[in-house]
Amino acid sequence: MTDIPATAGSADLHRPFATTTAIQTDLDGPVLRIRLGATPEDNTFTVALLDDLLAVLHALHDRPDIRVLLLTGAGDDFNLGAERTEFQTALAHDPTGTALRRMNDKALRVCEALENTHAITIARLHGRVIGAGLALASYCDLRAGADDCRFRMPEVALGLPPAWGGAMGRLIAEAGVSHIRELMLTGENFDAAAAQRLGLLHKVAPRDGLDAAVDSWIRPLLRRAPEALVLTKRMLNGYARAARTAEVGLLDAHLLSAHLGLAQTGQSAPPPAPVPS
Ligand SMILES: C/C(=C\C(=O)SCCNC(=O)CCNC(=O)[C@H](O)C(C)(C)COP(=O)(O)OP(=O)(O)OC[C@H]1O[C@@H](n2cnc3c(N)ncnc32)[C@H](O)[C@@H]1OP(=O)(O)O)CC(=O)O
Repeated sequence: MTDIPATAGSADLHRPFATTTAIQTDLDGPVLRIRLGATPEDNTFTVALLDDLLAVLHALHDRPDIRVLLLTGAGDDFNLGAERTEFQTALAHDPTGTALRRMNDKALRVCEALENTHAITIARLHGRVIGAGLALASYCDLRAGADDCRFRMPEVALGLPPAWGGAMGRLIAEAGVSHIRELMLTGENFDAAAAQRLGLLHKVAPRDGLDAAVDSWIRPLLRRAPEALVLTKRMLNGYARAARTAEVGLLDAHLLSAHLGLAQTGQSAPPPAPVPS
């Protein structure tokens, strides 16, 4: 695993391009692999992971030679979602929900940076892909999954609307509002075959054939004119964004924290307050 060298003379770029405590980077010519989590046990989303991912994505602006960005997970699962202790502690110490809102804003910046990077982004999914993990993957241009993938959006069961990364709109753009409504409201598990039918996975392969499936995308992508790919990606994202709503901005932090508190005590949430006229 090789760290990406810093651009000559740019000290600021050194840190973002290095393997950190939260992510592992590996540059292979024009392909940058980012493994979420430094060890196989690190498979939840922490603020440190968001910070490191954002730094790498920003640094990519200055590296047009990096043409493909591959996101993978560590260990048995791609990602188990937001680190529960971290977001529950954020709420416990700040019952107004501001800290949670700040975390979600950061997640939104990461997702938008992923959406806007010139590199073609590929999510390589395996094992469990839960909550924030699915949200992040939805922002990738292409998604390949092992046939053992299991997906779930458990936010509502935790007392929260699924707001992470503003992904509700992105998921709807990818899979359609009817399917996403069912998956978000019920929080039910779904497998790789279902994800492929919904358009959340473009390709499904056995776990030991997943790298070959991803490589079969990378080879032709590297033969295409970069300008044509970037413009096409921008145009496609324009259509996806048109379907997006400003759900993150609509969230009421007070309501959100009250709901999480109720979820923790096992009570049901009260009806929302009437909208003031
Ligand atoms: C809230 C926002 C975004 C989100 O992402 S919400 C989604 C958060 N994720 C979850 O709620 C997943 C919770 N985990 C589970 O449901 C289960 O752990 C599992 C993934 C189905 C695995 O179940 P299993 O029975 O196989 O194993 P364990 O339950 O014993 O878990 C193993 C081990 O992993 C730890 N763990 C799992 N998920 C998390 C997590 N999200 N954060 C922290 N730790 C997690 C679990 O505690 C166990 O650890 P041990 O040390 O072994 O006890 C924001 C928004 O949308 O706005």
